[in-house]
Amino acid sequence: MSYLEFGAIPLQVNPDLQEERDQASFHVTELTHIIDGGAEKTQLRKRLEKLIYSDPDFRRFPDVRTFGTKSEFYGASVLKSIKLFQLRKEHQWTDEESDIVHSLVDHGHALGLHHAMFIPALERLATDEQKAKWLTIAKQYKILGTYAQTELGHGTYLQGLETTATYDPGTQEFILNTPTISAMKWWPGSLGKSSNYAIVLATLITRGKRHGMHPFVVQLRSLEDHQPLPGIKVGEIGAKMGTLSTDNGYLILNNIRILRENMLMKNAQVSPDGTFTASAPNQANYATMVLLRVRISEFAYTNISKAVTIGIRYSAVRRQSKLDPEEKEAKILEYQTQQYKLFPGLALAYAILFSTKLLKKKYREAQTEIMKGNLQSLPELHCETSGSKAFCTEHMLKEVEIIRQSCGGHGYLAASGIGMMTSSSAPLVTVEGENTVMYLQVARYLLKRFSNAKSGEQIEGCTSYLSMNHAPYLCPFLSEKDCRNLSSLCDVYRYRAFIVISRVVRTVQTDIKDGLPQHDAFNKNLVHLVRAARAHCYFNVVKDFAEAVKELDASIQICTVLISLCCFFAVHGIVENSGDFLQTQTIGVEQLKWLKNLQTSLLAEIRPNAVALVDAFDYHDITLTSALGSYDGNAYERLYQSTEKDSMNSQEVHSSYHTYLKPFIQEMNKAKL
Ligand SMILES: CCCCCCCC/C=C\CCCCCCCCCC(=O)SCCNC(=O)CCNC(=O)[C@H](O)C(C)(C)COP(=O)(O)OP(=O)(O)OC[C@H]1O[C@@H](n2cnc3c(N)ncnc32)[C@H](O)[C@@H]1OP(=O)(O)O
Ligand SMILES: Cc1cc2nc3c(=O)[nH]c(=O)nc-3n(C[C@H](O)[C@H](O)[C@H](O)COP(=O)(O)OP(=O)(O)OC[C@H]3O[C@@H](n4cnc5c(N)ncnc54)[C@H](O)[C@@H]3O)c2cc1C
Repeated sequence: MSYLEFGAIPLQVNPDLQEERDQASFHVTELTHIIDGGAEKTQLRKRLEKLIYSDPDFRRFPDVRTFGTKSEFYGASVLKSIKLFQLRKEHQWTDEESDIVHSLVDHGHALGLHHAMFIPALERLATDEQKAKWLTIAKQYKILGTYAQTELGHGTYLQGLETTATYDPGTQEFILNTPTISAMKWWPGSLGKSSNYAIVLATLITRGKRHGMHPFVVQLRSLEDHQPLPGIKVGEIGAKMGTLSTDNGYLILNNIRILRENMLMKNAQVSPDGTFTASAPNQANYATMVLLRVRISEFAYTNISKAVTIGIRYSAVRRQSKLDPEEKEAKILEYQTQQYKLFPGLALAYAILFSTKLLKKKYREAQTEIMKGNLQSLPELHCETSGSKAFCTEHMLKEVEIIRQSCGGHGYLAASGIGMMTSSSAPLVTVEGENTVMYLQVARYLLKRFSNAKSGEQIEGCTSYLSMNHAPYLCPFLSEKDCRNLSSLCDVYRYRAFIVISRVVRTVQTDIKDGLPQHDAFNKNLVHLVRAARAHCYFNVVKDFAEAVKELDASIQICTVLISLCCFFAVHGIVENSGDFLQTQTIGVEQLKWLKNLQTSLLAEIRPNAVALVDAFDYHDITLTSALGSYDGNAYERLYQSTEKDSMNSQEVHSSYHTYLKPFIQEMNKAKL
């Protein structure tokens, strides 16, 4: 074959990958059904996949992302939004169907915030009357909106927001203003160029008194020509590390008058004469963020499962160096160190999958009560969603980067798909509550629950272990074999969390007793508080994974492989954080030795099913958009083929040659003569 023909992609699956599939101990489809939530859900996903990918534009979007300019990509991203909205309307998709489609076609699209936050905010923060007005037209796409909360000066500290909404009883209007440079809205997605409406979060002032952050519906752009309305300055904030599909924007409001009815009044009301009444605590206005924290946890699953699919498939077809000098070069997946790079990400994907399935169920139940006005479950929900968002995104980002490195040089190419995943995953640790801040919210709840438990209250929910009557702790691992027991592993995590939490509580209390003001005592211990929150979250994820596996209604083969994976997830977490486990004496040095041995034995145990475990995620090649991780494993042909799509290769000689290089070469050659 001449080198010019190398680009042709073989019709058959790479034999190295086929070999992996042939040795799987379980039926991949059975596991795919479990992941999707049942065979009928898999069928639904496949049906939607077929519909979406029958459209040439949806097949083309990934290439524009990889090879286009920022402006081309934004244009394609607007088209993607429009197509998704049209399809949603035409097929009357439910939220579930729409979520499936989003997970297929790469989350980013120009108007993503319309369904991600604008509509959820209306659903959660508007009165029934307001919903009849705003939600109806938002769902019909007559208005296209976003969620404008963060300002240049404040993202985390919502009480510090400076945008004002001052009530004028004379006209029964609110006047919205951006009083300082730090008050300008900065970051909201879909704000720069796409949306014509926004829910603007502003400090409410009525009768000369400030009442904290409240939501207001504000029209930003004309529905006729999309020009910003008078008094509104809006634009794109500039180039970012990734997430190029979204036009993150800035917004300056100059004496913008809106009707009194444009304040979303489910949780607090301003009457025509300017009287303020609150029917719920101010934090009820944070409801949209709580939802997004659940969705971002799910998105962490999407990212890590895609990344590890690429990493493991590629490692099964890439051969480098010899293990046995007498044999041919080994698949890089054979190297124990490569497994050590990939399998933590694989186990994490399944851990997040099962844990977020449970979180979503709890969220739905709590949200139903909250919508009825029963806010009892809100603090627990806030703790669980904040903790999940922080844990899932922190670990996902770490593992995605390790997996990228596991792909060697080719992992750095855009066509690998994985480099982009690192940059698009990066903001998830910051958005919707920066992770440290989220862990500190968890810690705050743990401290409260700990003192409730101390005063004899029976604690329910995710912190129920704080009120356990703790008998003297005995490490359940008496031999290496014991370290495989999922209940024992959960016990070790539970005690670690309990001890770390009780120690930090004691330290904070002692510091306060010694005369430090509470805020100083807190700040002196913030690092330990985050550590306590992390220990709590780790325990919960391990427990969720172990319980899901225990309750699985599946074949023995699937149960066996998932038990190994869950065991690996838990053991790996102990080894990685062994300092903490040793210091809390939840394990001893001998146990750590066993756990380290078990960790490497489990690598070998998981190895034969590694490809099948990622095949079960069942990503369509277009969804994956990776030359390295496609289903057929023909990585080199796909990489070479991808060079054709690069505009640099559209001409043999680039125009810069004529402008710069040619005169330089001529000059240099003249000088030589
Ligand atoms: C591109 C489009 C893609 C769309 C695709 C479809 C969807 C796919 C899904 C995911 C894809 C992801 C793609 C990326 C999308 C990016 C979107 C990003 C959007 C944003 O970032 S919006 C802005 C988010 N901003 C924040 O999260 C701000 C963080 N800050 C806070 O939440 C709070 O200020 C705080 C929690 C830090 C502090 O609260 P505060 O009231 O000020 O002060 P405290 O004294 O700490 O708390 C008082 C009291 O309230 C309790 N509490 C706090 N928060 C809550 C809550 N949310 N619910 C209930 N209770 C709460 C707190 O615990 C205290 O209680 P206590 O007094 O102790 O009893
Ligand atoms: C890609 C992207 C999309 C976004 N989309 C939107 C959107 O659609 N709408 C919107 O309103 N916003 C959006 N945001 C903004 C986002 O919500 C904020 O950036 C985020 O909430 C973090 O706030 P911050 O930027 O003010 O960080 P900061 O709070 O300034 O954080 C900086 C550092 O300070 C630390 N810190 C801050 N406060 C504390 C504390 N109390 N205790 C201890 N440490 C602290 C943090 O841990 C962090 O290390 C987006 C941001 C990005 C990057």
